[in-house]
Amino acid sequence: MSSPLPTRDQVMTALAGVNDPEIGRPITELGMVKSVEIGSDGAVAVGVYLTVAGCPMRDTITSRVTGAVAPLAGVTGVRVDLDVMSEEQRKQLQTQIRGGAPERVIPFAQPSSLTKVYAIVSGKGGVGKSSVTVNLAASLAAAGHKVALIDADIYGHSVPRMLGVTGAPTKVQDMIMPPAAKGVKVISAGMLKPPGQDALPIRGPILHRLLEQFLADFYWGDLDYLLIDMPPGTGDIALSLARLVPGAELVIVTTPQLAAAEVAQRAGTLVTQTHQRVIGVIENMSYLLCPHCGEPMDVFGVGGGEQVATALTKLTGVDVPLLGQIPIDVRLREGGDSGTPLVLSDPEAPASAQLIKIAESLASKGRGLAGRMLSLSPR
Ligand SMILES: Nc1ncnc2c1ncn2[C@@H]1O[C@H](COP(=O)(O)OP(=O)(O)OP(=O)(O)O)[C@@H](O)[C@H]1O
Repeated sequence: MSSPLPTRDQVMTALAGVNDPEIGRPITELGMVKSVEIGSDGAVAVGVYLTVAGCPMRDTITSRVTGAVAPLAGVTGVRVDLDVMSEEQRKQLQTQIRGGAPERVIPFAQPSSLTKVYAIVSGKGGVGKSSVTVNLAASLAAAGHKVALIDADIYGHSVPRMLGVTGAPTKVQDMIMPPAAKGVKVISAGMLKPPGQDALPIRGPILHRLLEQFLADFYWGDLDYLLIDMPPGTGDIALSLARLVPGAELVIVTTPQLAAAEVAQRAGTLVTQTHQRVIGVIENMSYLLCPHCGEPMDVFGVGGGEQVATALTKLTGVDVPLLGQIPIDVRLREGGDSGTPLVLSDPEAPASAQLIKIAESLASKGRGLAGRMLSLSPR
């Protein structure tokens, strides 16, 4: 009496014992089993995907599959039909081999990351976004936090000069180490441009890749805070950042006279799209202390920061505070030009006092997962 036909489960169990000769893992786990057909006469046909056409291991795989299935009760013969994986299947396999990690791992985007990521944005250029960012980073580092600053303001990239960075990125085996100054690790598009070339001819998709490279390919170590100096305006790069680091929170820099409603509207529309959180508004160039009498003078109008904060609170339904108002101080510009942020050279200056207060309020949001918004990718 002949044995009953083998079941599909029995065949799959037998195939689970067949390792890919190169990868050393079962072909069933690697998505290499395309099909199993069991004929009424006990003949079994196994379809197998090879990773590449003309795979040198094709004979080994064929004989291993045959050797595993043939001894099963009821099997009268084994035929192995070879096929080749599609590009998509190969990518999936690569991801699986890397333990499920996507091709480029951005440490700050991992659910377990304890690093607070703040993107510093502004409605338009020249409001002092880079100066503010550099002083906040220096202040956080001076307070003992582990801080890095990514200068994603591709068109301005003034951060290295403002922080007095003299070093360049260095390569250690597969990792690129960012240079550091004033206790802040820094990378900037300015460090990557060819010598003698001023502006980088960069467009949206390249900008996205550059930001991804900064985030994924550099070795940042265990950071408390990562500040990102964003290009002015709330354009594509802000959407890119939201995709790459969904948990990044926004800090808006504005001046008192800016069309507050417009700034708020644009930022509000952005965060509604990206599900990000605006952590607060900073008003820069708020007033000038009269060099004679010490009275504050409203050079650029008044109330812009407060208006943006109030409008954003309404638009987003979440409290968006005005974090501080930084006066105009010539030394703040001079500090930027000489590479020593004002918060370090004169922490007592009124502008420094505001910047340090703002840095403290950013730090008070704390490191870690508590209170973290569960951001959704806008993909
Ligand atoms: N509070 C301030 N007091 C005096 N000067 C300031 C102040 N804030 C910024 N500045 C100066 O204003 C100029 C523009 O500042 P900064 O480059 O930081 O602006 P930005 O918003 O980053 O501009 P962009 O995005 O176009 O690069 C610089 O010369 C800077 O030194």
